[in-house]
Amino acid sequence: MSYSRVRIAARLRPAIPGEQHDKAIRLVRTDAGSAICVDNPRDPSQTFKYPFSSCYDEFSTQEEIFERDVQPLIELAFSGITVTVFAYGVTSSGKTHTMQGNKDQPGIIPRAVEDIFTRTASLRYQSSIQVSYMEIYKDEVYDLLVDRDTAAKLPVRENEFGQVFVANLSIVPVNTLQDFDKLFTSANKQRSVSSTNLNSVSSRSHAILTLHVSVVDPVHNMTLSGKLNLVDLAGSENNKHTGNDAARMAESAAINKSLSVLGQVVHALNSGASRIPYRNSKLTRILQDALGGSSEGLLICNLAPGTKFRQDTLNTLNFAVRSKNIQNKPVVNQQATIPVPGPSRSTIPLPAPSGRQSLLPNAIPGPSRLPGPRPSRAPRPSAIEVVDTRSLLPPATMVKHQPPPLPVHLTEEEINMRIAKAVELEVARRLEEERARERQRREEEEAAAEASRSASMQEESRSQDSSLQSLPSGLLTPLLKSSRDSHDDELKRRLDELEARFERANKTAVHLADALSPVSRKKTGRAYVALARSQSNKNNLEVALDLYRKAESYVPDNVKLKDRWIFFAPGV
Ligand SMILES: Nc1ncnc2c1ncn2[C@@H]1O[C@H](COP(=O)(O)OP(=O)(O)OP(=O)(O)O)[C@@H](O)[C@H]1O
Repeated sequence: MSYSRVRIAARLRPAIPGEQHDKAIRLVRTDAGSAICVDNPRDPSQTFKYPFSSCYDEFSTQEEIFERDVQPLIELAFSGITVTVFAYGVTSSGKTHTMQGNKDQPGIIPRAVEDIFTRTASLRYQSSIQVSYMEIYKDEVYDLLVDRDTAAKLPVRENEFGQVFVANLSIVPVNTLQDFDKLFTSANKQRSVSSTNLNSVSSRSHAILTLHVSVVDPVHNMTLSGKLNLVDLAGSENNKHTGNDAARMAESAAINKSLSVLGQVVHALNSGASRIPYRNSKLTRILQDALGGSSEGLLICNLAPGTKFRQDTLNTLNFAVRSKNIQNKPVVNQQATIPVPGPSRSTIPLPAPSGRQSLLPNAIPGPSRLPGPRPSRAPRPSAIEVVDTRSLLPPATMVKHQPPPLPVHLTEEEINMRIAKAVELEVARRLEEERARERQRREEEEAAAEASRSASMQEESRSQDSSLQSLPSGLLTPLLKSSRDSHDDELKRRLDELEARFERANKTAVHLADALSPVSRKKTGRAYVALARSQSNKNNLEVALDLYRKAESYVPDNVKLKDRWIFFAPGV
């Protein structure tokens, strides 16, 4: 299975009426690629440069962004992969404009839905499209497809396979673009928005629209279930600028807290932390799958222009740079299309065969096309599963809550065999995960033991060094004090022993003279001089010369000594 990093796109919006227009934040294109450049607020002579593979300036169109960065991901959703597109940025930076747009400039959401319908129309397999739409407002989840007056706070749960889902969230089938438009327009009226100094229709919640795409392959008796999560995050807020009242401040605190947890999750993933704080906010819990999980990700960083937004822009870009390192392991959500009654059976996820192709005629292969290095932790399977169905739509339009009837007929025995196989594979997968965790634990223990061994070896070596360095002053000084003929032998033995011990301890090409302190060097040099002198007095000139040479290696700057051994040297 291949790994994939979260891809980043940056989009700078144009200045809106009343805003100062300056070039503190700008897009620069070079042959090497494009980058967002921001002047350093502390030193205007410096510019921070953020290169991304996709950078859009104020003149970019909705169409460009969709075609370049989003459309290729829709193809993956048809291959049974969960795809998540986030719009991230400070309040009023253009997230909602990018995701939803307006009638004249439709954003990613309407374009994606249209694209999905176009694809399904040309598909030779049976397919279905379903929609769910939720908002996270002050860390509570609400269904945007039910009447807000009666909408309950929805719990976030985890099933036995570790998949996170929002319980009781509606999932509504849509058969035409018009169906979707009606549903989406009505749902957006329920979204929490307010006016702030920075945005007259500021989103006060994170909105997650999920398009579920199911394609039935009758030949292989398989259903590929892909998902496209389109996430319009609430904007981080600098309350110096927003002019928020008490109610807005409370919303702002919740928004900033959940975005800060998002930052912590990204940081933990990138630093290889053993615990990722997904549970610290509903936002990260629900998007767990898109952050270091089994989803493909695109983060669009929306940027507002001008000096006023410079610090916010730097924060957004720094977050984007950190997010670039997140690795996901996209997984094909593929199920045997068997008419098994009961939800627990129908949700058993089957591992994907490698190289599984999309069911679209011209689709690129699924996960095998998503290369990348291995992540530091095992990813989890799909998230944001949806159970129970309720809707704003009249009951007549809600007939297709479950995947469409299947054109495949299986015997009871075949069904049981398939279930057994699915369970077997799931158990094998879990065992393998367990083994991988165990391997990692052992490797960590070994690394820790190795580190402690090497620390104690270093400590030992340090103490040997210090004992060697202190040796001359402890052992040689008394000998030097009375170093005359009677002690020659002992002094020589001590010096030889000292050098031999040093050589034994240091197999590298380090000389004792280099390892000693200046004082110890001088003393050792003096000891050799004393010996040399005594040998010279005995007329053992060869030996004296050798000892003077040795002495010189300890005190190379001693001119007198140099003169002396030159005097002894042959041919002088
Ligand atoms: N690319 C763009 N072209 C033209 N107008 C834009 C663009 N991006 C944003 N705008 C305008 O800027 C204003 C703020 O945009 P938007 O509401 O999308 O910001 P936001 O990031 O969603 O803000 P919040 O977090 O407060 O909800 C809107 O009036 C929007 O129409």
